[in-house]
Amino acid sequence: MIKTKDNTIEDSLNTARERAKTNNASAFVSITEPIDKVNPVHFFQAGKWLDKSRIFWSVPDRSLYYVGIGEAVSYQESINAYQKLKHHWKQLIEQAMIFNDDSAITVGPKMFGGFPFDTNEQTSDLWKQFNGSEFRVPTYLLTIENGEAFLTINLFISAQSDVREIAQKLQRDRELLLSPVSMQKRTNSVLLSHEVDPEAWKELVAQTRTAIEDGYAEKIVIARELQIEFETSVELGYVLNHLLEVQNNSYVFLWEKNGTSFIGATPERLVWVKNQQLLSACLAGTAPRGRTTEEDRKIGEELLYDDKNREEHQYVVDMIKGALNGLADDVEIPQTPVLYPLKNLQHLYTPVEAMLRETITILDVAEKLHPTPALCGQPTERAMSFIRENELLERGWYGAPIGWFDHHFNGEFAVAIRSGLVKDNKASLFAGCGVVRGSDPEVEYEETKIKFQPMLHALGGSK
Ligand SMILES: C=C(O[C@H]1C=CC=C(C(=O)O)[C@@H]1O)C(=O)O
Ligand SMILES: [Mg+2]
Repeated sequence: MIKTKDNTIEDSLNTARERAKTNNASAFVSITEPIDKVNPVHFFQAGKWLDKSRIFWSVPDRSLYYVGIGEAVSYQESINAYQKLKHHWKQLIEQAMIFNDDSAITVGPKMFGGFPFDTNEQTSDLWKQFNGSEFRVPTYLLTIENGEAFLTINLFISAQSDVREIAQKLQRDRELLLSPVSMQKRTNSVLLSHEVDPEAWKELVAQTRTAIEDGYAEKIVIARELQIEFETSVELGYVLNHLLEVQNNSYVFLWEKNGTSFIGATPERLVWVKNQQLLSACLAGTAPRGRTTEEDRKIGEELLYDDKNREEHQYVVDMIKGALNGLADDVEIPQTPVLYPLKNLQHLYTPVEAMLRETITILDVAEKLHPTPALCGQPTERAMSFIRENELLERGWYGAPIGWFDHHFNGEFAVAIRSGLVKDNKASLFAGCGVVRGSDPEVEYEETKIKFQPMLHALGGSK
């Protein structure tokens, strides 16, 4: 990996072309410059005019935004994706030429992508754009971190590249992406909203509970789908703005590919890594928010001491603790959960901290942690095959790791829940819940109903 400082994009590209000539191979180039602060959703909207696939990422406290346009590198894999991806990225990074302004020293090329919930799932039409694991290094990446903005341009340069022409094209795209965008403040108007067979779903929950009570497993998460049709194509910028504004304490993400977008506002962190310091979270167990402060406090208090929800939660804590064994030291997990409040509901939450061992990367951890019993069950294998055989929907990327990592394998993955797949004027939303001994299908049904709310509101559905 070479890090240099050069004056202009063209200078940097020329340096890269010389390298490509010497090595007789294309050079992977990443150039970062500080820029004036821009609105991330405007940048996302402007990206539409470049006719490229886009990604959007923001963290729960909104101290970080990434907006990516285009694909300088795209990587797809169906089996053993975590390890192959790690290997592939190491090779690419070893050869990379990273041009950073001093103030942008931590910025550089990043891979953004996701894994499927179940690599063995047979997907049909619905998930065809997100089939298997898919990662990309955006051609243009906007970073806004603690109020400072940077633009990173990633591309390959070969010995034959016309550097002047490429530099001019990059400059034109750059101007377009950074110019002000006027955004209509309009809602998407819902024509039709269809819950996929709620009665069959409740029966499945009852059947799952019976299987659990018969000793097949301790916990199994069962999800369902809500289909929506709109009057016109969904305005994605509007959806992002709504989620960013309303869904505090949640990651906001959007992955676009060939006109299909996977969007969500998830509260659930799978793993965050910086300089081998690791954060993870156990999030399971749910109750609604109260209408008054007093009611809210009472519901929260009941949730904290509710046996059924505590049981759902504890399986996640135990699994994550076990999975980190051998990967990390100094694992710290509090004995009891606290409340994690969201706009429409509240969860039981236990934070996890640890130090990763030297050779372990964020991808090794994501592979080991996914799927936690917050999305699958306990024991994992049994729950997974039960879901594969019985669930009435295709999960695709729902409930799976989604996020990014950089050239030092620092990065973050969230669990893609409170999410939906949007294409033109249609959307499919997904929500699940943890079934344990004594689960009541009606109560679980109501729980999934509130879990649809964040995306339903953002898409312009019920208030
Ligand atoms: C499976 C989902 O939520 C999980 C995360 C938090 C709480 C959960 C619960 O209480 O059942 C679920 O395990 C979903 O939102 O689709
Ligand atoms: Mg639950």
